[in-house]
Amino acid sequence: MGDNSSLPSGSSPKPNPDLVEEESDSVIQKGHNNNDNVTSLETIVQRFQDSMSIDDNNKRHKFWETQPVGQYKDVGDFTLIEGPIEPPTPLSEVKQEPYNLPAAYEWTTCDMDSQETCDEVYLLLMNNYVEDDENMFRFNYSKEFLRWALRVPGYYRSWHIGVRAKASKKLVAFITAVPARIRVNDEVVKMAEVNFLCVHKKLRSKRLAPVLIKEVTRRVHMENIWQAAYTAGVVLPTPITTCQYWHRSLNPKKLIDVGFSRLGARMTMSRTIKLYKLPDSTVTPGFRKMELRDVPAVTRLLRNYLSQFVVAPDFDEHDVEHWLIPRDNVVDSYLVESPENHDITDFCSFYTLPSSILGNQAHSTLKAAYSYYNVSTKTPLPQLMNDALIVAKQKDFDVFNALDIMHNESFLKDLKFGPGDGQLHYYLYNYRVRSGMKPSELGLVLL
Ligand SMILES: CCCCCCCCCCCCCC(=O)SCCNC(=O)CCNC(=O)[C@H](O)C(C)(C)COP(=O)(O)OP(=O)(O)OC[C@H]1O[C@@H](n2cnc3c(N)ncnc32)[C@H](O)[C@@H]1OP(=O)(O)O
Repeated sequence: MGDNSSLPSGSSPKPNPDLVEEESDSVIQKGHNNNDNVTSLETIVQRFQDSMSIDDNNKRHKFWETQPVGQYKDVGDFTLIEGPIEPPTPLSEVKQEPYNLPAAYEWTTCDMDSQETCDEVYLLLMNNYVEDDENMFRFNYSKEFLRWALRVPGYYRSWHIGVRAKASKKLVAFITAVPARIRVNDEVVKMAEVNFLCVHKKLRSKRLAPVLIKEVTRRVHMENIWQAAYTAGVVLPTPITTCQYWHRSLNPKKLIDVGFSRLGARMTMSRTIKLYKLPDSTVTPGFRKMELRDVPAVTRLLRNYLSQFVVAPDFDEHDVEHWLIPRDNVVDSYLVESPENHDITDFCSFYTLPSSILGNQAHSTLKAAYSYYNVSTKTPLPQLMNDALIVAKQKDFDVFNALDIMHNESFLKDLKFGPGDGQLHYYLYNYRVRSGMKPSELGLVLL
């Protein structure tokens, strides 16, 4: 696998959490009333800002500086308390009318039950959503996937927001939120998960994105919810943690042909194909597809596993049924049922997110599987994930992607994943968490 494999997660200069953590520890050890320490604190903040490249090109965040999110100036301030940044406002004071759009555009609520609307959303995203830095690949979420991601238990239709051109009625922008309970340390917080922010390519850089974000915020507030979680490939104030994508080739020839990966030094194509070859069938006794009857056992397994992470979803049986029951071409879930006592001991899952291959004559789609939630109690995690790779290969995926979150680092290298150049920054809106969180302390996967 070449070392430059990329997928459209976007990438930007990365904050260096190790640096912050290391330096901030030394500040704590040195005590409070020493001028040198004040300087060190400034240095930490300065270095953090430098690593965010906000000073390099004098980049300010005109919109994000006005929002209740961790600001760069707060990094290293240990007096700030974990929890909401702003208190909720009384519901009667929440703005009742939508925000103003430029005169030629109007708001629309996208009914994902309607085939026609779902087609419009699909096409907007297919042509305008996230690309990698070299514009070689663009996410191509399927319609079934969009329906799954948006019609979650307790969803609000009003949170699936579009913008249309008044004259042509063409859909030109989109943003969504879905409700979720997310635990941060000991607090379970009602949040909105915000995703699929998209502005048509022809309308970029006109400050439409802040209007979409303010409108989704208003509609979330109307439901008495005051916090949100989201991810982005771009650096904004301020990531709770920054993760890296790793990629495991399943179809190395195609990945090399389309420029996703490169032939390694001193490697031939046939040696590369041999390197990534997998067994034809899974190896763990009792490894099988998850079924509806498994929901209670999987919920117990998952809740217990996720309790160790700083930030993780608070899944109940309804959530597990929605998010993890297998759906063709959307989500796959497998578990290990003990052949002796029929206990469910291990679980793994991945979701299907193809990317369009831009400008390649031979191939139009890259079929990618993304690691989702995995729990091992009896089967070693590398063995479990190797079985996940085997089923992904059987299902004709070209590549299996995973972030370095949860315990994923324990299998990435052994199973021949290579680091990509895509990074994913995780954010919380109106909720402060201590700085310096590591990706391995994160138990949340956003689609
Ligand atoms: C309580 C409830 C709260 C709910 C809300 C929680 C917050 C949710 C936040 C949203 C979570 C979304 C999660 C996802 O879906 S991440 C996926 C984002 N989508 C894409 O990357 C698709 C391709 N790109 C586009 O469609 C456009 O470039 C977008 C729409 C991204 C920006 O459009 P455009 O390029 O035409 O720019 P502008 O002139 O309108 O606006 C410029 C301002 O927008 C800020 N910007 C740029 N990209 C992002 C981004 N990905 N998250 C947040 N902010 C972003 C930017 O820093 C600047 O602000 P500031 O730097 O000056 O301050």
